[in-house]
Amino acid sequence: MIRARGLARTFTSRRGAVHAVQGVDLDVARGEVVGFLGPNGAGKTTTMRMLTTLLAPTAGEAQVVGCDLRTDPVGVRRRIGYVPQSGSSSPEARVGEELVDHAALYGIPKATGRTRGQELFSRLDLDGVWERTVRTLSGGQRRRLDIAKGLVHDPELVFLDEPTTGLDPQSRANLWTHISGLRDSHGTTVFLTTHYLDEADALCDRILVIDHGTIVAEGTPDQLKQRVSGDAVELELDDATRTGDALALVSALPGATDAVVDTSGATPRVRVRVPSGGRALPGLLRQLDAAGVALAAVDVQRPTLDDVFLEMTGRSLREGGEG
Ligand SMILES: Nc1ncnc2c1ncn2[C@@H]1O[C@H](COP(=O)(O)OP(=O)(O)OP(=O)(O)O)[C@@H](O)[C@H]1O
Repeated sequence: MIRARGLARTFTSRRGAVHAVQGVDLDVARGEVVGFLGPNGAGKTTTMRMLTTLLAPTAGEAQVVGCDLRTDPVGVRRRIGYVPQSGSSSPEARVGEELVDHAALYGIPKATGRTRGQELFSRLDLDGVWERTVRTLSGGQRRRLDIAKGLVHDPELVFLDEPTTGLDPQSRANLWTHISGLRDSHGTTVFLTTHYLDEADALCDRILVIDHGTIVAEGTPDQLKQRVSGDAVELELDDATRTGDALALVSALPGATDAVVDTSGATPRVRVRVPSGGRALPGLLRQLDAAGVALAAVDVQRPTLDDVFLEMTGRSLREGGEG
């Protein structure tokens, strides 16, 4: 659905050149939900604005839904939906009219716009707001209206720029359900930018991490987490005299690193990092049992996307963003 090669954009201002995006390659397949993650100023919006034809690239090329960005921008625009960061609905407009007028921009007749709008409203849990003014909608409802506008011409690919910024946790979770539903029930491909790691983790099949205008990491949320340092496995032992035996066994696990004994708490603990806690654990438990090392508890902790981000970019996404 998207194939970009060497996409770049440099802005020239009085203070000099800003290399906002510096040669981005990316591929998005049909039906994927792809998250574009990065701190403030990383180049997310600039990339999205290029892919949606709103900004001309200084270098590089891209095909979006089969149309070339440079030679057929109108073809691209017809086939995509774009939901910008700050919604585009005017506060005094009637909700239903806003949608029908937006559909008209795509040449959709009023009657069809109304039917399609009402279908979308029921899919997005907006029943009953058709006659209201935009101003009276909650933040979450307004965001869903923006999304309905982005979908009214039935695009195969929709771009969402920070879809949940500014929403309360419940509205965010609710919107995630709707975004996943787009793909699950309609096969819509979704490309979204976000500051929120939990959002990318919950929603995206694949994540691209951008920093200083270049893509610094790419993969499924699980793959990215595995690239960091593996899972942390912690064994809590019944008997402090057996920590040496437990340490020897965990140290011998394939790919084991950072094996340590911690006797600072009430119960002795042995910790280790392994590529996959789930895979290592069954064999380890058998070996501990065979060696007669009794356990009080076992804990496996997976790294978070924030750990990934820190490792890739040297800074926490939370510091860089608002989320
Ligand atoms: N029109 C412009 N003129 C000059 N510099 C710009 C312009 N638009 C963006 N930039 C700069 O390009 C860089 C990338 O900006 P961009 O908005 O793409 O980042 P972003 O990752 O979307 O950030 P945010 O999360 O804050 O939206 C920033 O340094 C920004 O200041």
